[in-house]
Amino acid sequence: MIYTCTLNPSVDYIIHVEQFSQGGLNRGTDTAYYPGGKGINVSRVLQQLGQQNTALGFLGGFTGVFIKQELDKAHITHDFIETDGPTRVNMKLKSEEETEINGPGPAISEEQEQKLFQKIANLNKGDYLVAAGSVPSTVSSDFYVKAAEICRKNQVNMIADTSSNALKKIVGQEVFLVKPNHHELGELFDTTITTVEDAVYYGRKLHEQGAKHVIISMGGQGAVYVSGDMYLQANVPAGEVRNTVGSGDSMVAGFLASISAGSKPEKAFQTAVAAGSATAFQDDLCERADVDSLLPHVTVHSLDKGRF
Ligand SMILES: Nc1ncnc2c1ncn2[C@@H]1O[C@H](COP(=O)(O)OP(=O)(O)OP(=O)(O)O)[C@@H](O)[C@H]1O
Ligand SMILES: O=P(O)(O)OC[C@@]1(O)O[C@H](CO)[C@@H](O)[C@@H]1O
Repeated sequence: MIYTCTLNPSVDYIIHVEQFSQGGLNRGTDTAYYPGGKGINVSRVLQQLGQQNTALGFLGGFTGVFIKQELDKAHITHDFIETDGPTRVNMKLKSEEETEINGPGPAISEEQEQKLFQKIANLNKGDYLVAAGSVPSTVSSDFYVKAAEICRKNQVNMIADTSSNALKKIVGQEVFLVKPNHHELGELFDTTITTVEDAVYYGRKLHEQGAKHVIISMGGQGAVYVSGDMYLQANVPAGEVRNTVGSGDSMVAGFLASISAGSKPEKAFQTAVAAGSATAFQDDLCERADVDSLLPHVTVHSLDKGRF
C-alpha cells in the first residue's frame, strides 16, 4: 500500500493577471482552486496512474473540507489529523512570471504530531510512505528524521521530497527515494549545480549516505538518476510550459507508480520525467493519457561511468 504524508497541505489559488503591477490594484482574469501540498499532489497523480493510495497529514477548517471533498471526488482515501485552524491558501500568481506566496499553515500541537507518528508507526512492511513538502514551524524540525527511523524499523519504504533544512536533516537516513531539483541539491552541498556531471557527483553522495534511488530534476534541462553504479540521464520532451507547480511531485508519483508495479529503474525514471513534463504542459496536474503520450518522447540513456 502507498501512503502520502503532507504536513502542510494547501488550497492552491491560481490567479492570472495581465501585466502585474506591484503595489497597484490588479484585476485577475482566470482563477482556479486546487487541492495542494506536495504529498496531496503525489496522491492525485498516483491515482491517475492507477495506484490506489491513502493521504495522511494535517488538515482543518473550511479549506480542509474543500481538500477532502476533492480527494473524495478523485476516489483517494484519506486519514488526516484535524487541526484547530484552517489549512493554508497558497497563491500562485501567473503573469509575465510565476510568483508563489505560500502561507505558514495552522499551528500543530504536540498531541496532533504524536497522533500522526502513531499512524506512520502502523504502516506495514513493504508499504511506501511519501513524506513531501515543508515542515510547519510548529512541528518538530526533525519530523522526517523520526519518520524515517520508524519506517526503517518497520521495513517501510520512505520517500522524502522536501527542501532546505528538512532536506539537510534527512541526508544520512535510509530512504527509498529522494528527488531534489538541482538548486536544492546545490544548496545542500553549498555549491551551484549547472551540469549533468555535477548532478551525478552530488547525487552519488546522497546515494552513499542512504538514499537507494536519487533523481535530480533540472527543469527544462532534463533529469539525472543515480543508484549504485547506474547513472542515467533523460531529456525532457518539447512542449509549451504552462505551469510548473506540482511538476516535481508528479515525477515522484511517476517513479513510484512504475517501480511499485514492478518496473526496472530505467522505465520508472522515464515515467517520472514524462509525468513531470505532462504536468508542466497543462494547468492542473497531469492525467494518465498525457503521461502515456509523452512517454515515447522521453529518452533515457546511461552515462559513461568513466566520466565521473
Ligand atoms: N521547460 C520544461 N520543459 C519540459 N518539461 C519540464 C520543463 N520544466 C520542468 N519540466 C518537467 O518537470 C520536472 C520537474 O521540474 P523541476 O526541476 O522544475 O522540479 P521541481 O523544482 O522539483 O518542481 P516543483 O515546481 O514541483 O517544485 C522536470 O524534470 C520535467 O519533467
Ligand atoms: O510550502 P511547501 O510545502 O514547500 O510547498 C507547497 C506547494 O507550493 O507545493 C506544491 C507544489 O509542489 C503546491 O501544491 C503547494 O502550494
